Amino acid sequence: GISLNKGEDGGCLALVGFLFELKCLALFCFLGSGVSHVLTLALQELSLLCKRDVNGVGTLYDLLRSRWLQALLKNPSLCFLFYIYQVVELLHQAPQSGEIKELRRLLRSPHFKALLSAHDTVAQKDFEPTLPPLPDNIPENEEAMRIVCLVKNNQPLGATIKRHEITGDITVARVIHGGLADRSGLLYAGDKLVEVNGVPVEGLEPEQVINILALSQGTIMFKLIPVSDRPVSNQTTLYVRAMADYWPLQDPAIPCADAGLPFKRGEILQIVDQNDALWWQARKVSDLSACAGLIPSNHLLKRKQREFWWCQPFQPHLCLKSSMFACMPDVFSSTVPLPHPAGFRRSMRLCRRKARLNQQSCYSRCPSSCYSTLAAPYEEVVRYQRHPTDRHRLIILVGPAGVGVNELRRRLITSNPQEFQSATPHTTRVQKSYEMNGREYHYISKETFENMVYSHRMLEYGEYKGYLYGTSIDAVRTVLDAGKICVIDLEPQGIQIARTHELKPYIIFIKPPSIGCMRQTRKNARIITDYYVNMKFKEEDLQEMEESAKKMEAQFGQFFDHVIVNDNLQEASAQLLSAVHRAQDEPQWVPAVWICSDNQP
Ligand SMILES: Nc1ncnc2c1ncn2[C@@H]1O[C@H](COP(=O)(O)OP(=O)(O)OP(=O)(O)O)[C@@H](O)[C@H]1O
Repeated sequence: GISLNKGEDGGCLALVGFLFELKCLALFCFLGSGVSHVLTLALQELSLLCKRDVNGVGTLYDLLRSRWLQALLKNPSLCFLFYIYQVVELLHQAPQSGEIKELRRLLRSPHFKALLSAHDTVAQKDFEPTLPPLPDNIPENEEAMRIVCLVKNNQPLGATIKRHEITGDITVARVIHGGLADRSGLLYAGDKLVEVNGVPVEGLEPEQVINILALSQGTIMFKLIPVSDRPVSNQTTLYVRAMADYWPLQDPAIPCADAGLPFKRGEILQIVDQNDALWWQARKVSDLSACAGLIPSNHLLKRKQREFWWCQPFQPHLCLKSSMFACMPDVFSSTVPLPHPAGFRRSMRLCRRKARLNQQSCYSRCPSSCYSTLAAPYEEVVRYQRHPTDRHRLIILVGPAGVGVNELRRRLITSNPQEFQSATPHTTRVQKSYEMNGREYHYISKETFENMVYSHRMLEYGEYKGYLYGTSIDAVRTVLDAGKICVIDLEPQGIQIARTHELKPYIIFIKPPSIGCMRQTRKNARIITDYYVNMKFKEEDLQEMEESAKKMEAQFGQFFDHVIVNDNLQEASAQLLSAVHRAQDEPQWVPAVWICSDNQP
């Protein structure tokens, strides 16, 4: 704002103070219409002061309203110089108070002079480099040249170049979004380079041009012929979830490895440019201020994955353990049942574990999930926040055997059974005397169970001791329809089946801490088996858990919305609770097809 110095030493000092402040404001808006705005403000303030009859203000008011001064004020450069001149004049005449001395010191200081000089330079449009005058008779067919001067400032140029196969011309191949060249607005894909730092590029290889660029310090000067039909960018920004890892430094095909954007499966990318069929430009949503980088296009990444996949030795799917179940006695059937809520029964858990070991069953159950990333290396995602009146999102916990998935799930549910519930599994085994249909299990015939499997109503299922066990979509739906948050644990192969518009699952990976940490924390932990009750974790169990977690992350990490390291049980439980609430109440990235399409899966 503008204030008027109404000091004891009269109107002169008031005038000086006012002019100084006005000048400072004018300085900040000297390049635009801001000056006249400043003047209007000054006049308003002065008219108020005139009414209050402040000494000398009337004169200043007349001065500022005069036509000649207003004309000057419309020219920022002149206006500024005029003020300085006025201030200096007035300072000579003014009584030498402390404030006047302070003002003179300010005006004489080097940084203030530099500021004035910068202002004058800009106002006179005195830019570097000074171009030679245009020759008088330019032939009509002469191509227009542009000279572009960029200050490098230790940043990469943010553009790639290529050599035209037929003409041999060196052209700008692409300009990276947010990079130096892009921010300058002076270089475009397709511009033909004629000279770089005064060196003609005709006949040079792109690598030689890059060398010139790399060696240049400070500024780089391009002489170029601008591209005639500059592509109009009508692209909309797209957000995708990476379904594969990508390391540009290990990709010999990338046009410029330094311009590549490395990413890991599961990361959300903002795609800003898809002009090139092979190389897109993207940023990570975790760092949107960074300049974009090159990523393989959908088509190209798919091709790369296919090539990579074919050249890999065959690896069995999630091969964790050799099976020990088929001939084991059913210790569960002879033990007294524990008062666990539904979904925690030992037979069901052992059945799941058996299914995990049975590669055959995985392939037959979810052929699409195993190699689905080959089909879609990027999954389009949108930001989704559940409406408070919508059903809750399904919470799925995934983790290697023994990591504590059930312990965490049980703690969550018992912490508030009104809010959280598990889905009651189905089984074909006979109901026991102490069991209740729908509490421990839904007891159904083998025929009904198989029908549910064929009609894709099972999220996962398996066989254990001749009986079928499984978690159905209907059982999950029942919990969600009751207004509760359904929390289930699932083998990762079942994730793809659960990822639907209806269930909108939020997937949490429970990760083991380091083996050293597990040795400390798992001293009293008991592994669940069907051959020993209360068996302690052995060293091999811990190693196997770590191995299994790595494999799960490598194969299914792209689907994990959140990862919790189960180190300290209390802390992991607290993290789980807050993650579950965040999933329900805060915006999250979800597949676009869950939200946008009418044909939602
Ligand atoms: N952070 C922890 N610290 C100490 N003990 C833990 C921790 N988390 C889990 N445990 C213990 O480890 C044992 C195995 O946990 P839990 O039964 O939950 O494993 P799980 O992941 O569900 O395995 P499975 O898939 O085989 O059922 C239990 O005794 C449990 O109390």
